[in-house]
Amino acid sequence: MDILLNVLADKKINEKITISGSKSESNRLLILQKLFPEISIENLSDSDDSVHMQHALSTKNELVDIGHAGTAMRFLTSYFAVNKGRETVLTGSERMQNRPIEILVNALKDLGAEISYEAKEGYPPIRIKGAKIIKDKVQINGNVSSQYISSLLLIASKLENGLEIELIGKITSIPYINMTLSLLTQLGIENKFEANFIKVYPKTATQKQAVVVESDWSSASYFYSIISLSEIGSEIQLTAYKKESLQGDSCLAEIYKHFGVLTTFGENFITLKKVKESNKETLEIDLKNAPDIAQTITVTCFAENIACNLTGLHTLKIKETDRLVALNDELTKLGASISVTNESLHLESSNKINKNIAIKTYNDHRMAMAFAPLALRVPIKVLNAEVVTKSYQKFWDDMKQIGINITDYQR
Ligand SMILES: O=C(O)C1=C[C@@H](OP(=O)(O)O)[C@@H](O)[C@H](O)C1
Ligand SMILES: C=C(OP(=O)(O)O)C(=O)O
Repeated sequence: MDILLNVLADKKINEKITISGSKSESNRLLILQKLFPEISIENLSDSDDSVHMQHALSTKNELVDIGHAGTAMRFLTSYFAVNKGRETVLTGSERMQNRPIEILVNALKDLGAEISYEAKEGYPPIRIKGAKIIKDKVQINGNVSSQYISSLLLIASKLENGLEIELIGKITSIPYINMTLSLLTQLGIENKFEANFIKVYPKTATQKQAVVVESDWSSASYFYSIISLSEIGSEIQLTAYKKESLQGDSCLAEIYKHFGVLTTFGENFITLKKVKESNKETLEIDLKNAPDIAQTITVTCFAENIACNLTGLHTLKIKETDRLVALNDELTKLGASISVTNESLHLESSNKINKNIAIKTYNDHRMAMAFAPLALRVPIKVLNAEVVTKSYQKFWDDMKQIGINITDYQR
């Protein structure tokens, strides 16, 4: 599905949108629910990634295909590794077969797991023979993906003696590790994270309880971008959010002050309001703690004619696509002066945006969603717009509600 987006008449936005549960919290809780059936989950994400996770956890088939879902791939690797007596071949989309898994597989093998590669060494598909793990100490590299660490933490309390993890090197995406630990704490699973050591204590059962998933902050980022590009006085209410979030992407509230967006926290919702013009100074941010909002912020800067220097982007190369290259290529088509390295992005300010450019999305939901707000400036085409369902089922309906006109486009 290719689409053309434009805005027919500028008007002040004043809308209320409900966003589905965080896919990160949901995919952790789905694994935890399998290990602790006493818990129930509310406001579960309806994302494709969470649907993949649910299917994977309920099927009895040997072959389990999780599509593009990084968290499902990584979290299920540990889950199946300790599922004694079960043999599983875990695979995913073509892109997933090029997203590295070796660091996690090596850590699990060090603990005694039986895992082998079905095709390319270091990448899915992997064959996992579920085994009983008795070791309780492991080292793992922390600078490639925090998902490997969360994966071990999720199963840790079910190991006989719990698990102590020593993180080697710089640690990336730390809020996601803290999210995992906070959810464990919520379930009564004791843990501590000190310096580069994490310890999770064993737990056989927890109390019957409902865990409520906060809505997805990465999904909220697109509304921050839209409000930034809107008339002063425009506002959007998003449900269901809270001030004390487990999601690192809630740093959006602070970052988007640069674009004149004020966030107010209500009872279970946030309101984003454009209160003043954007600050035209260069935006300098290290995003190692919030990599998923890099695309949104870059496009907001481009649309607002603001230069930016984004650093801490070393994980972007191994996400749904190489997001640094994708941003570079698509923004260049729109007329931007942009340069990227393997871990950073520099965008010059420029006051020209080319019209009617067809944005390629590279099977990456965030490419489609990050570029959509540009429609508030110029007509823009988005190719393979259906990719958004990886994390956000009703994204295009919500864009229509905001006032973006969407029509089919024939290539
Ligand atoms: O644990 C998680 O839920 C996630 C961790 C991050 O990945 P990395 O740790 O690989 O950066 C993030 O980009 C991803 O969307 C979700
Ligand atoms: C990187 C992402 O997801 P995953 O790694 O779980 O595929 C994302 O949603 O931006």
